[in-house]
Amino acid sequence: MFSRIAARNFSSSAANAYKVSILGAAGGIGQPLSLLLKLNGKVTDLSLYDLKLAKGVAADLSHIPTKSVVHGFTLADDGLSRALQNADVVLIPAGVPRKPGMTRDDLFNTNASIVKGLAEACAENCPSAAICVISNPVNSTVPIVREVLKRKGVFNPQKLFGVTTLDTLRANRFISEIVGSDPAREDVSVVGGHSGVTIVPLISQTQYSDTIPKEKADALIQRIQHGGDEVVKAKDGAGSATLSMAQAGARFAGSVLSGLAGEQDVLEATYIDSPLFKDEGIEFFASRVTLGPQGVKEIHGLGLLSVAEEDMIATAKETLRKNIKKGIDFVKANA
Ligand SMILES: NC(=O)C1=CN([C@@H]2O[C@H](COP(=O)(O)OP(=O)(O)OC[C@H]3O[C@@H](n4cnc5c(N)ncnc54)[C@H](O)[C@@H]3O)[C@@H](O)[C@H]2O)C=CC1
Ligand SMILES: O=C([O-])CC(=O)C(=O)O
Repeated sequence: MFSRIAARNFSSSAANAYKVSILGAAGGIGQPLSLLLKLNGKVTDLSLYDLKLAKGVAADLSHIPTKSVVHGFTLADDGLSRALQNADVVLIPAGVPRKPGMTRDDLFNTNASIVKGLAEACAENCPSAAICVISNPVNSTVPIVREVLKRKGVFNPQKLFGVTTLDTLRANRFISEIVGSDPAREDVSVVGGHSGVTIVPLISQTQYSDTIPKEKADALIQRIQHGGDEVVKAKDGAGSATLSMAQAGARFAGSVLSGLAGEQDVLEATYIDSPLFKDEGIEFFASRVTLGPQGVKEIHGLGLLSVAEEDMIATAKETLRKNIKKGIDFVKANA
């Protein structure tokens, strides 16, 4: 009884009282992500939206005795608008996942219009929310969201994020397997984007740069870049990473909420509208940022790179340039 009354009395955006909306909440990522956010003590309103099953997922999670109230919405009764109104943070894992043999870019044709439609709804219903895009291809879907928000006059570069946290988690796990460390204590910086060669782990900046032999370091980089393929292959046609992605998304959303709540030194790598390579025409880039009450507080540079890493960044930029243009062109063509 106490917790229900207390939860009702929280007003959104007061410290540790936030509304989080998940679009695509009944999917492979959406369900465990919703569970993990139900366990986050900063969330007081958890709104779940999907074309199907969102009400069932919400009913299920609503029995967990944490302070958030959970609501489920589908298309009926203006569900998308209601799911988004007054949201502080929106997570978007809506869209189709890969099957073996596909690249993330192969998802563009289906997911671009899904993400565009959801971005329009965000612009209309929660223009100040932090929007965290999980749907692939992230390198292109984040530019799509930016273009939609710009056209609606509500784009805030501090509050649009491509979620690349799974690359960081993989890097931390995989490096720990080589050096025999506690993976929870590793903190590899992974920059660039979220697909193949655009994923650039900066191994030279770890304490192991001199101890991991070159052959092993090369294999480690390859494994981080293609971690998603490992899961797609193992799931054999039934989808891509969902559980590790849910953990990654919950960690990222948790960090965004910590920033909003004014906690200090909240650092995450994320794919954002970034000044780092804008003069070369690369408008989005993933790097570490400090998160704060307004979203992105500080964008950190890449730091000292090895010659091999400089080359990897150059390669990543060429692919990113095309991926970003594809997203922007899609919105222009479908305005
Ligand atoms: N950023 C990252 O690191 C990662 C991204 N992904 C991407 O996340 C996306 C989702 O993956 P899964 O959850 O495995 O797929 P899934 O197919 O299991 O779930 C997707 C959900 O989105 C819903 N959906 C589709 N269109 C929608 C719309 N217009 N509005 C609301 N909901 C809608 C579906 O009903 C379904 O429940 C894929 O694009 C996948 O590639 C996956 C893993 C990692
Ligand atoms: O590989 C995929 O298609 C899903 C994804 O983005 C990942 O697991 O990193």
